[in-house]
Amino acid sequence: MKKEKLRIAIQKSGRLNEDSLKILKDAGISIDNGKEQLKATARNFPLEVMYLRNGDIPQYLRDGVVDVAIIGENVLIEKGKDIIQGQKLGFSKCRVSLAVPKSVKYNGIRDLDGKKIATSYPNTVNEFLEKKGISAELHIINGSVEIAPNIGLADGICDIVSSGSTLFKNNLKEVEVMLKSEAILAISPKITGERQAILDKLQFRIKSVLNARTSKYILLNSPNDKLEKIIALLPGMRSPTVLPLAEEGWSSVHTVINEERFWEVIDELKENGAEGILVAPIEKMVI
Ligand SMILES: Nc1ncnc2c1ncn2[C@@H]1O[C@H](COP(=O)(O)OP(=O)(O)OP(=O)(O)O)[C@@H](O)[C@H]1O
Ligand SMILES: O=P(O)(O)OC[C@H]1O[C@H](OP(=O)(O)OP(=O)(O)O)[C@H](O)[C@@H]1O
Ligand SMILES: [Mg+2]
Repeated sequence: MKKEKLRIAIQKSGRLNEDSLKILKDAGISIDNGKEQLKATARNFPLEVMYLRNGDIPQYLRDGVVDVAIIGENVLIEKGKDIIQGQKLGFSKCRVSLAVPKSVKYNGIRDLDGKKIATSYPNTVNEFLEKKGISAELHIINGSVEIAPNIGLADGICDIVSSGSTLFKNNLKEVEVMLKSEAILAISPKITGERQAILDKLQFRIKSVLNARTSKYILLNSPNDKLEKIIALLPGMRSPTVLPLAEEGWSSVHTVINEERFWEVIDELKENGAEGILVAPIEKMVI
């Protein structure tokens, strides 16, 4: 009998493409990636990869033509409410916001009542404005949305904002954040049991990759009389490993810590006498 394969869609080209391939690679899946191919097969995992436009993916998932996809959460909110949301993937972080020309005084959402808004995200805007009891006229365009107010097409826009530099270059200011987004695993409501089992394995691998990405392996030397304080600053996966150094009165402390937490406690570690602090990357982390 032919072995089932999980069919995954990733963006053909654009913001999500590279990081999507990277997360699969880090999960130990190697894909023969002829650049012009629209379909590829993994060599060492039951996976078929399809390269598609991000915006088309919700429909493919709905139809069950693909089982799972890596897609921007914002696209699911716009046109994939019926699609199952899986793990968030920690990249392509952005927000979907309303912006108006810098020169316009903005007092609140009421100012947009009856105005023209250019966007590629009509459902998201409508839903947001409806909740606020506001109605606006939408101009739906597919790209270069930020230029609309400058050419007299609209009073404001709704689009993706990340660094804010596109808004800045177009003399616009962000006035309302409608939602926050990042890349996410989106799952077809029609996925079969057999493929779901493969997906479970894939999600397990991805979780290990993501845990490892946000954590660091820390080694440091601590004077024994400060050990208790230092350990309290460094909770480990279970608890830190403490080993005696050859030099009397000192110990070596090993632990795994979230990188953000490490930067928060670094000064306190030093104040408590920690020396020779090493921070090492972790490749996979199974918890
Ligand atoms: N400036 C940005 N910073 C971070 N993430 C972004 C940014 N712009 C877009 N994204 C995220 O990446 C996704 C893909 O954006 P991209 O511009 O590559 O494709 P697209 O033109 O929206 O889609 P398609 O693949 O259909 O052409 C968006 O849906 C959003 O989630
Ligand atoms: O706040 P920033 O960091 O400037 O990012 C926001 C911009 O990035 C995206 O466009 P992209 O560069 O993907 O171009 P596109 O319109 O061709 O998709 C988005 O549509 C914004 O225009
Ligand atoms: Mg874009």
